[in-house]
Amino acid sequence: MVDTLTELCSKLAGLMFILGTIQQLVPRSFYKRIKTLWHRIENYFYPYVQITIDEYSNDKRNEVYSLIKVYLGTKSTNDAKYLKAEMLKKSKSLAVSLDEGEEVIDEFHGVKLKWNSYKETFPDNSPGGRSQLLIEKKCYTLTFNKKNQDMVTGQYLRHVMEEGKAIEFKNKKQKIYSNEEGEWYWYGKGMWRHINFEHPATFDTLAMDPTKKEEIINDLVAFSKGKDYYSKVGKAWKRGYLLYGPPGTGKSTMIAAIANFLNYDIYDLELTSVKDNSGLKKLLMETTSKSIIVIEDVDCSIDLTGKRKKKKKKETTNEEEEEDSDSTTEKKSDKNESAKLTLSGLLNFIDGIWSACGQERIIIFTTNHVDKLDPALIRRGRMDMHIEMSYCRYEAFKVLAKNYLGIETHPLFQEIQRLLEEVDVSPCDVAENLMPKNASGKPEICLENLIKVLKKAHKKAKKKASLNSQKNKKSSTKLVKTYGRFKKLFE
Ligand SMILES: Nc1ncnc2c1ncn2[C@@H]1O[C@H](COP(=O)(O)OP(=O)(O)OP(=O)(O)O)[C@@H](O)[C@H]1O
Repeated sequence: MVDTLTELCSKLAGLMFILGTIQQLVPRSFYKRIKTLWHRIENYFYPYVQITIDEYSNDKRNEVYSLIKVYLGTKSTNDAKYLKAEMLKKSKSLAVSLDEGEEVIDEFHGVKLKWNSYKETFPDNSPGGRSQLLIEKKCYTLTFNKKNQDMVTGQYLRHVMEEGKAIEFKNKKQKIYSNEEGEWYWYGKGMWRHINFEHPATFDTLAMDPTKKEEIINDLVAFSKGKDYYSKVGKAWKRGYLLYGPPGTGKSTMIAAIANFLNYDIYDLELTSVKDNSGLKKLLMETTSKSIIVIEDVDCSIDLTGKRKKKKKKETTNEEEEEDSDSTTEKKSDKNESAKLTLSGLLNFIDGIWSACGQERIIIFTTNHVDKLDPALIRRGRMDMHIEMSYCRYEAFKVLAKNYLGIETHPLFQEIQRLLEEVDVSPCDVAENLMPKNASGKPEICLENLIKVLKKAHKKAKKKASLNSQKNKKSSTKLVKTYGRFKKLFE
């Protein structure tokens, strides 16, 4: 084998020498003709084209190379025998790729394409380089029939890039960003700091009415696949969700489930840390696509209603006067508030600049007091879907029982169902009582505990209701008596 290779090499060297000599001896025009003829013969016997993609281009890592590596990682498992596995910093699962010297045959629209992975090492002969140092150069080559060149350089390579990006996105580690300052364990530069997001909540573990849950999932799927639709109707590719309900009903858990479902990053926006409207704009510009911007407890974060309330007061006093003065007041107050965060700044954050920077973004507001929010902030179009997170009813309880106790049915379920219809308890409180308190962790014990708690809450609620009705009775008798006295006075 070695002998044959040596012989082949010496023959090739001889041929090169002959070609070199011919080039020097024969006239240039004649040499060109020979060359063209040679290419024709070559094309006839070897009608293939090869594209090389280097790992580095202009001293920078070539993104195309990285995407091909990811793409071939999924193709290679069937054909190639030698693969490499590595744990990448940004990836949540093991990345498998072709080892050097391996070959993979891919097929696209019935066309066969051959991928090869190469690695070359050579001494560093660059100016200032140290020749004893070996430089590694990696590349992929794609070989295909010349007749398919247009399809390959157009459709096929685009397909490889898109697939590569999709796989990379699926495997990427999610992050949660915060704009709060002074926490040393967060990473990153700029206005946002981040850590890895590893919340286990999913729609399967989220306890809520199944029909409502399905509606939300369908809405998210339609949104994430809506690129063409949004561009067709000329709308920015974004969607707003308002989550409202009492404490402990799962608003934060829902955000985590949405992020995990779409594999989006989360930007947890703390409005109290934002100085003014321009600060808010800068924060928005530093967010990336495929992300969720969350403003939790939006009613408590900042007083965004004051200005509008003032306006409403005026409206009732003098409508005409109000028309003129309103615009001047607004201008004045805008001037005064230019250094502050205002409602109009927040509305701009949601609507104005959305269409200008980034795509595929979700904004979520949460609140325990939906009635406290300015209607402009949550009108449809800004907050497209209003989701009520309510107290725990039987369907939600069944999800929690499955999550926490691993059971789907039990004789005690019936009593729990009856009690949950009469008592308002949050899923958080139910979950707390379903957590096994000792090592034995028997479901009966947890369910019995829950029944006790529900009965206690029921009793308390009943007592409160009867006290309230007594109070109401007293005040209405008082009212009747006062009315009687007044009536007598005027008779
Ligand atoms: N609907 C739910 N499904 C599953 N678990 C829930 C649900 N609601 C609450 N929990 C449990 O209760 C805990 C608290 O819930 P969560 O923080 O999501 O409530 P919240 O509505 O955001 O509360 P708050 O309004 O006080 O911020 C969660 O860690 C979770 O374990």
